[in-house]
Amino acid sequence: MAASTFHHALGTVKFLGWDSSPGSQNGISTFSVKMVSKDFGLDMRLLKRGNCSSGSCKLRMVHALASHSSVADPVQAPSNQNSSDSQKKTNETALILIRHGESLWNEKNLFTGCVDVPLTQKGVEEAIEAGKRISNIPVDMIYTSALIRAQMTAMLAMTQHRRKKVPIIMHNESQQAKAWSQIYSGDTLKQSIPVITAWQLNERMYGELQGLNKQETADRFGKEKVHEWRRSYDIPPPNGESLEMCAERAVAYFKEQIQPDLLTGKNIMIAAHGNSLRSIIMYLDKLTSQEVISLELSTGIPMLYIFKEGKFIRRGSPVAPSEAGVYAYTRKLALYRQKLDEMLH
Ligand SMILES: O=C(O)[C@H](O)COP(=O)(O)O
Repeated sequence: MAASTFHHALGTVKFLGWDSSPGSQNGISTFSVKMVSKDFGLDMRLLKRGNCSSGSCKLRMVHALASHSSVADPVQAPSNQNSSDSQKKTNETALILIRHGESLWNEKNLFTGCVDVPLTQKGVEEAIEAGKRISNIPVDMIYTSALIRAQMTAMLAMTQHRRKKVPIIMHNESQQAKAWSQIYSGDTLKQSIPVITAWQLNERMYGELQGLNKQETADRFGKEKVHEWRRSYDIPPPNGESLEMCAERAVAYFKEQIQPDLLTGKNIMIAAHGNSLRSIIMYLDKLTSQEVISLELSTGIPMLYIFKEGKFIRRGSPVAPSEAGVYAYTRKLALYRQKLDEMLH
């Protein structure tokens, strides 16, 4: 069959030829096609039933392999709408923010900042519970800080996700690290979620308070002074970062690296810290430097935003995996959940 172009709900696809080993499962023949769509830009493998004649093929996507950095999720693929609908859908994505679970220094009530401390058992459980709450929400990319407590939280949360993709930390710190961590199977790649670690998402650097007990510091310097160091917008703790300084790197990173991914239709989870997330939420919710003072984030509680038409719509925290209201937030989330249900039952 010569190369030809079909119009499908997913966009225009170009037939490239039969798969090198055409299979037949229950009367379904497989062949490879190249997706030609500015919206998707993906190499795709499609299934077709029966004979194909150009223009009348009924195609069902079974999986897709992105030709760029990420992987499109087949359960997100819209199945029965026209291409303008599918473009609208691409413009609506989920953004999940999670503060890490309790760390060993949270437990001891010590200022932690950029000290790299792991989770407690309770923190591990909080991360698992957070994962249950977001287990039906699509995740295409994960961003974490460079600190182990945020990375543990992201990984533990993903053990609960119903889609069962494998989160894989990207090692782009050197050409060799990048080359040595390549994946050579398209099938394996499409069952993976890239995890990007970035120091810019680290907790604020707490300066000379790092390692000090919070209660003892309040007793020594006064409750008001310590509250000012911990919650004011522009007053830094001794030799540390103010929230404003933390925002300069965390919000800049969000705008430069994460927001473009949301714009290209990726659903994103960020696992980070009390203050790096407070600064990002200040940006998302357009809080003033006065309003951010009273913003407190608990450990291990995921927060969901919908990014639509350039705006961030705060949807709160999914209460439980069975919380029906969460999936009624948008038609796209409801469809995603329905497709997971179909796939897993
Ligand atoms: O770095 C820390 O000590 C905490 O994780 C955040 O502390 P805070 O609530 O004092 O800002």
